[in-house]
Amino acid sequence: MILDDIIQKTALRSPEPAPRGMTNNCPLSLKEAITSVQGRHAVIAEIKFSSPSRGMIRERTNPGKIAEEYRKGGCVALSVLTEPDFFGGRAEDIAAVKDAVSLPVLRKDFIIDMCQIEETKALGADAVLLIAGLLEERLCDFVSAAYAAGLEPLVEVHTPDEVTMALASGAEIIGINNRDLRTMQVMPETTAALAGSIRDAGRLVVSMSGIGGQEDIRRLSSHADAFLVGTALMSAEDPRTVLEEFVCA
Ligand SMILES: O=P(O)(O)OC[C@@H](O)[C@@H](O)c1c[nH]c2ccccc12
Repeated sequence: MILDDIIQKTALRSPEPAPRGMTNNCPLSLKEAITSVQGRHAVIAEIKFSSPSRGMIRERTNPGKIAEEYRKGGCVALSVLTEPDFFGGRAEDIAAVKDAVSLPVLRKDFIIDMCQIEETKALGADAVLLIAGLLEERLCDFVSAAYAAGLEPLVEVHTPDEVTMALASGAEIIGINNRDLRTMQVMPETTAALAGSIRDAGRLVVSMSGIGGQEDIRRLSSHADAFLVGTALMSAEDPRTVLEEFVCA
């Protein structure tokens, strides 16, 4: 199974050294960036050059340049894949993006070891993805460690049990992954099915994966506070224009 391969490779990787002289230029937290949006949709735009389900999505270019296009397209934050083997990412892409724009940056990777929390902070990210289905009973400790390190955790869920774990962890932002990471199958109805209990608990819902067009945003907008979009933007000839369409859907 591909997820097992990813985890195995991740476990073997040594921690990335922090780039020198990082300063955090971001005035808003991820939570503030999502909640302060008015009259448009909050979109977290993702930089991802390839994926296990799609293969190569876009030829590698300067992530800072893409970030700048995304900012002009009106996203509230960026998500940066740093996993190298399956998603074509690099740890230093975070610094390149932070240098280019003053928006919150989420590090998207497979966090399975506590040392990756400090590493994420040192790389300059503002927020970190924690996947409930991977961390299971360790999720609470990772959420606490992220907050203690000055990072906002975005906890990814795909099932009702994972929602229960995410709520118990105290995470304020919960991402509903429409894609089952074990089968790679996308089911957009996952967001509608899981969002209610998360919102009832006063947490923010981010709908992620498989969002391909304005219709998806409109259909899910009553269930989600924000949308995380990768492939539809990275595969577009002009990512900024497509992002503008999503933001204004
Ligand atoms: O490219 P998409 O279908 O718009 O999906 C983006 C994002 O949700 C996806 O990249 C993702 C969601 N959870 C992850 C965990 C690890 C790596 C990647 C992901």
